[in-house]
Amino acid sequence: MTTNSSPQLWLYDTTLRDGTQREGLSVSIEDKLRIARRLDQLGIPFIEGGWPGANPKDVQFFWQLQEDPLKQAEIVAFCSTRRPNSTAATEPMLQDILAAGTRWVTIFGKSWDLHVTTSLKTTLEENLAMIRDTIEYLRSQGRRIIYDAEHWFDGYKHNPDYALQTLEAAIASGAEWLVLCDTNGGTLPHEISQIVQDVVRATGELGTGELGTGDWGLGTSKDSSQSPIPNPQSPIPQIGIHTHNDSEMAVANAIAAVMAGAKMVQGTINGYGERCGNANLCSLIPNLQLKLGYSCITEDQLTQLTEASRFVSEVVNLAPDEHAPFVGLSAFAHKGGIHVSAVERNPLTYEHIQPEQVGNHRRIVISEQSGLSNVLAKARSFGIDLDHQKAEAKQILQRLKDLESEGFQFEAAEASFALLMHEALGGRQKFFEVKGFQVHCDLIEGKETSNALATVKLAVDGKNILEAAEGNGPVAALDAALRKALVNFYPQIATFDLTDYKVRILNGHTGTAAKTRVLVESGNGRQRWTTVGVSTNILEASYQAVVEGLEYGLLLHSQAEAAVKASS
Ligand SMILES: CC(=O)SCCNC(=O)CCNC(=O)[C@H](O)C(C)(C)COP(=O)(O)OP(=O)(O)OC[C@H]1O[C@@H](n2cnc3c(N)ncnc32)[C@H](O)[C@@H]1OP(=O)(O)O
Ligand SMILES: CC(=O)C(=O)O
Repeated sequence: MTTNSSPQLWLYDTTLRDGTQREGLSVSIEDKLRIARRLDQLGIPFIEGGWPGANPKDVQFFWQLQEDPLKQAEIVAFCSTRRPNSTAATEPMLQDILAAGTRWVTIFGKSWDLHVTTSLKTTLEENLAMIRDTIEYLRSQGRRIIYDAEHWFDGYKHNPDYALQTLEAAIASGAEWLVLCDTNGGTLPHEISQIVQDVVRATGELGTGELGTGDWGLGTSKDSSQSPIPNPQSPIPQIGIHTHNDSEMAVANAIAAVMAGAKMVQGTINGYGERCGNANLCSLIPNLQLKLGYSCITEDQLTQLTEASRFVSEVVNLAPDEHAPFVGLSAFAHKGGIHVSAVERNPLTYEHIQPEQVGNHRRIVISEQSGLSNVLAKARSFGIDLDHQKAEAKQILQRLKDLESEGFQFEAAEASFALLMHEALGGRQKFFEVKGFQVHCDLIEGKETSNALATVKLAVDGKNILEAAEGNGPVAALDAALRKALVNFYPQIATFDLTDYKVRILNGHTGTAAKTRVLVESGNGRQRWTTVGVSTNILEASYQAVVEGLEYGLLLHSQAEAAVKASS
């Protein structure tokens, strides 16, 4: 828990710049604006919006934010130092930076002599001049500067004197933050810790001039008098950290840097970024705030973290990592019976924080690894009162284990497990009775799509129904025939749809005699549920799952009607 006296850390999000350097991630201007506003809501004080001048999208993004600014965050424009042997005032990219109209600009420059001579193909002296000239020019135009020391750690390891000279150039020309970058992501935490301590000590000795005194009257965010950013009167810039995840150390390295004195942490939502990604803010923020007692965002904003993570993954169209620490669907999912039994008694036994602190929630998973505690917890979540003394509880557990050993999997098919439970307790509603089905498929040479015809036999309230329907495949035809047969009795079926269908071959070595598991996801516009079927016949497995999907939808509808009746 943070208090007024908790040390302040400044978060800097680069999802919209370094995050978009991830392979497979591409966003429109509208996507960038939606993400920026979500990060603003989350309370991130610095949001790097992109590199105006690098592409037209980023130019327009900053213009749009000038029209409709963010509420609290400083939007930051990113750019390199000027090119070798030019002047900052004539560098077109720096004019684009000025046109972006941000109060803060991040300039990245070279710290590693190898990069100066190999990538820039210039002299070490000219690189120092590029850093100085660029920062001085932007300062003269009223901008506040964050200096990203690219390849800082590699540069410092190879040539510490030169690396420190680059920082000295940034300090002398007026940078307010020096951000040490582990650009290649190859540094380990003990090295980060040592080097950051060296820099904190060295910059204390290097510090000169009067920095950060300006209210520049610029900016695309709120009134600068309300700015959350410190206006350091100190001549010594603050240190920041920017880490990459190539050694899977990005979060650990950022934390090591903070513990060694860094006051700004750069990262991205969900760790998106070039190659293996950047430090994941969704892990960093809770670690820094809940474990180390730093103040980053408010407790209330912290509870929005899970939602923000999922929002960003949705906008960038990448499937969320269900096993991501803190914000993943499985971050607080308990499967092993021993775990569930203990968590039910006290969540501290298997949870390092309360899921609600980051807006996540505890889940109990049902599987062959379950004990009675899983079954009882699941029953409770279905609104079923089940006592562990009841013989039925043990029977349900046994049935679950038997079915899982036959190939069923209930952790992803909770609707089928709910039906199994109702069955065992003698309360499974019989909406209809299935009597059989037939499917006929045509695969005609030269025809692009196959045609399938399904016939189903059902009974509802003792009345036999025979119905047929076509579909572009056998499962679609079966689903259509079942709905057609039932819709006159249960008109709500018209609102159900089959939203996903997954097949898994369970014992592939037996070839075409292999068992098949089918998972069917269904929905009614408000809820979604998943059912499972297993058979050596793929159509039979599909039929079981589709039938249970319809049955569970009808159960939900009847429960909702009963709840309305009970409340009126
Ligand atoms: C560590 C990081 O993540 S830094 C950010 C990296 N992000 C990106 O590169 C994404 C956006 N980049 C782009 O759109 C393009 O690369 C641009 C517009 C910046 C430049 O495009 P081009 O002018 O066609 O150059 P190109 O991409 O081929 O090469 C990069 C140039 O920048 C130079 N450069 C690299 N770092 C710096 C620096 N810190 N300061 C000045 N120049 C630099 C390189 O030496 C090279 O110059 P050259 O063309 O004279 O050889
Ligand atoms: C600046 C930056 O993104 C890096 O050095 O990794």
